[in-house]
Amino acid sequence: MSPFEVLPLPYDSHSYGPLPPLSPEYGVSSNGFLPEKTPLETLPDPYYAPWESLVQHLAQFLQEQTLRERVDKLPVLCLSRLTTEREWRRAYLILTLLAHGYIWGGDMPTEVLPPPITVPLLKVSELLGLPPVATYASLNLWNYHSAKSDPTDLDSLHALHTFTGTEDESWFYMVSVAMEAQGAHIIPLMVHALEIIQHLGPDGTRSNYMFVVNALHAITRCIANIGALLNRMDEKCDPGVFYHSIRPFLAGSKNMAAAGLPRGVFYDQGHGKGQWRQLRGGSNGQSSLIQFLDVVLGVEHTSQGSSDPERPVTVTTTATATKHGHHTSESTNMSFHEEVRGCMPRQHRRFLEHVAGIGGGGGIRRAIARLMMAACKGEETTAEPEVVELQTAFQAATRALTEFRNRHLQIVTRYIIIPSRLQSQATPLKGGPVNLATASARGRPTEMTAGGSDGGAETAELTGTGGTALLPFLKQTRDETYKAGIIVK
Ligand code: HEM
Repeated sequence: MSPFEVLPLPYDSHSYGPLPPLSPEYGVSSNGFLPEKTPLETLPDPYYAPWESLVQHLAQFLQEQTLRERVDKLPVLCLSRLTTEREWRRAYLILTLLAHGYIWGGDMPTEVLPPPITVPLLKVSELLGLPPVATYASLNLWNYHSAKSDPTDLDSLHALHTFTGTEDESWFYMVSVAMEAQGAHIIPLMVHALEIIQHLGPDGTRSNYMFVVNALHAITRCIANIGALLNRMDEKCDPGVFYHSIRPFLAGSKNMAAAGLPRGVFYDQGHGKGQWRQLRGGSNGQSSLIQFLDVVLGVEHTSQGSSDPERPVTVTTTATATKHGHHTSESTNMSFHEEVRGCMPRQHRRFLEHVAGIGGGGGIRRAIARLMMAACKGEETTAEPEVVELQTAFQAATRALTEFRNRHLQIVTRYIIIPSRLQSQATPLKGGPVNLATASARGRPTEMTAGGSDGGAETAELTGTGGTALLPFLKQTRDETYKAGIIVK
């Protein structure tokens, strides 16, 4: 795929007629997982001016290293003057950005978040069903301006807020926004195709079979279009700027001991109340669109995203009353993909659960396997050519998604692995600032190397902003996608 190839529209909507609408309870708009209306650019009530004035100058205050003292002087504002969900989203965007700026905006991270952030952040996160940390929802879905009111047009998009004030950072977020918008039309089509295939059997009409085959062709082209957008990442986002300046701010508090947060972050709510928390940071891995593609096709992922399969995943720390008290933690065997659903807006999470349950689960893959089995037993000889067409179209879709993940792996190598190696060669092991970039370059050697079979050299274990051991995890995810395309009778 050439980097700037313009691909035809994924499908001709006129040839399908109107599709059944999705229930509004799932919050899927005509822009997919992006909101129907572009995100609010300021909170209308002047009561929230203290927040607005900080977030509008976030990059400047971070550069001057004055953000922490400014946040410490903020009043603890309440949420009662926010009247719509759109306003809650803006509040969540502001508070999560201020939280990450506060934690990572110095030579050393700070492990205590103060009440002016934690008190309203915990409340608004609960209202939206999101964790109190920067997520794909705050950084991407609710953080864009579209000059042409068309979020598929990457060149006309701009991030409302960034940590660095760079074009690189805005572009990094906007590539995902354009991808989400590009995927929007495939969502109702594929849900309908998944419903139709459940009822296909010997009596299935050719038109129903062809509906599903054509939907699979459409999702294949849609994935190619999304891949073409991913290919544009390095047009305006420089790998060095990403690695050294942007990525450190996206880090969460989970698996961040080496980056200076051995206990995670204490959310100080004042009056002796508070809690240590270890939460995944903002990551494109939290995209509901990419999970939708997996779920509807029936691609399953099992990796916990940890280099050590024996090590349980820490979801979040549970109650502790003081800043210095020990924390307890909950463990779970959830996969990375299951776990990050907790970082998606509640409605989108429910939507994915709904799609995953259609026909008893297993997506289009399981339905095709059932049809193939029946055809094999001679029960559905008349439908056999259609089943072969289905299988071929399905394989093309999983191959496109595998190709997308291959391309993503190359990007991760360029934007994280290579800069990390360069930094570890160039900088002394001690001294200097402590953050995700410096910690990644100073990590401990492991046989699950970040260089692995790609680079050959033993390097440090590298951790994603979401807290994953990168390459083994991403390779497993890609391989699971490829294997899903192979359905054996
Ligand atoms: C400079 C560009 C990018 C970098 C450096 C990057 C890095 C990473 C990293 C480190 C992970 C591991 C999980 C984690 O630690 O959170 C990851 C996972 C993931 N990323 Fe990216 N990413 C980039 C762009 C994108 C874009 C634009 C998308 C599209 C939404 C995307 C989608 C995903 C997905 C879906 C996963 C989960 C694994 C999977 O399902 O394949 N990434 N990425």
